[in-house]
Amino acid sequence: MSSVQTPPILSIQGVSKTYEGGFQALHTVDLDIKKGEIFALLGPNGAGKTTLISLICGLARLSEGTITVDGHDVVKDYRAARAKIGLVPQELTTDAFETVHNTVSFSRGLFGKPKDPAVVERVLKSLTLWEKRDSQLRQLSGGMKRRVLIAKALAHEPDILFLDEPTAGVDVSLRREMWAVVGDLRKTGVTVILTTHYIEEAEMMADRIGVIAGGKLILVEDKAELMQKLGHKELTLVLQEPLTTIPPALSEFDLALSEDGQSLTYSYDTRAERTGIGSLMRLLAENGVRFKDIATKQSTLEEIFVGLVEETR
Ligand SMILES: Nc1ncnc2c1ncn2[C@@H]1O[C@H](COP(=O)(O)OP(=O)(O)OP(=O)(O)O)[C@@H](O)[C@H]1O
Repeated sequence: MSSVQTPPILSIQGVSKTYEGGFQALHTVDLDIKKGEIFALLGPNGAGKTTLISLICGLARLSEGTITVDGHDVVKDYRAARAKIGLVPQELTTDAFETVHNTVSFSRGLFGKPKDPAVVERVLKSLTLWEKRDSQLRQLSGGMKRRVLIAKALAHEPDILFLDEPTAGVDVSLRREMWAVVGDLRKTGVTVILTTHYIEEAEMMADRIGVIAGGKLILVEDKAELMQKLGHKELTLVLQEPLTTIPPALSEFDLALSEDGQSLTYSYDTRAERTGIGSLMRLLAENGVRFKDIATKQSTLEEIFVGLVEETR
């Protein structure tokens, strides 16, 4: 079978970064990003996320390796590469008295793009800012200000949008609003790369997740596969009668009895061909262990992530 491979929209090959003074913030990072995907770069403080984005956007100098954006080298062909990128910072630094519409139009001009009211209108509408186009930035709510940041970054029609910690310092409802905004961006076909400390955020938004720690990209995986591959599942049985010990006949199973003896938890691997659930049920019945309720739980990315970061220490 042959499959047609579309070239990656972003290609990072053997990239290292050593800051002046000798600190190595990135160690030989390789990563290809497909057009249209939403990729989360997940890592703790100081992992190297901002450094990597700065290199891609040409804001810091590469020590080693190459980066291309839609085939344009970010060093040799900086302007063409940069024009393909929209960067969403965390804070709005524009004039608070400027209107939404002018702010977004002006951003388009910064990239040498001709005025195009239709594009500005489309961007503002896609972010539900059209009604607010004549409002001054200072009159907007926090959520709207964040959406203006995204609109500014989209004004020159980039192929890739970088969101640097899109929900840093915002409350829960605003965080959910941002997740929805990114979900809508997916429909426009723009490739989104976001950085986050929050596993929940990566889990909610991304198609693929890269885990970065200590300047190394330690894992890149489809979200679903990551959950599947590394995820353990737990089956909890709430017993009709409490047990004092686990019956010896069940010793071959990875079982844990709760302190009060009221529930049994069985941990199993979702990848295994046989999970053992069938024989566990049979043996429970044979040994007179009856239960009144049953629940299963998959490890969250949080648990997976903590495990991974600890492994690299
Ligand atoms: N200009 C610089 N000179 C020297 N070291 C730097 C410089 N900028 C960043 N670093 C160091 O490089 C490492 C990675 O920093 P970076 O900002 O890329 O991490 P991060 O993953 O974005 O963290 P955070 O989530 O806290 O923003 C840190 O140890 C940081 O102190």
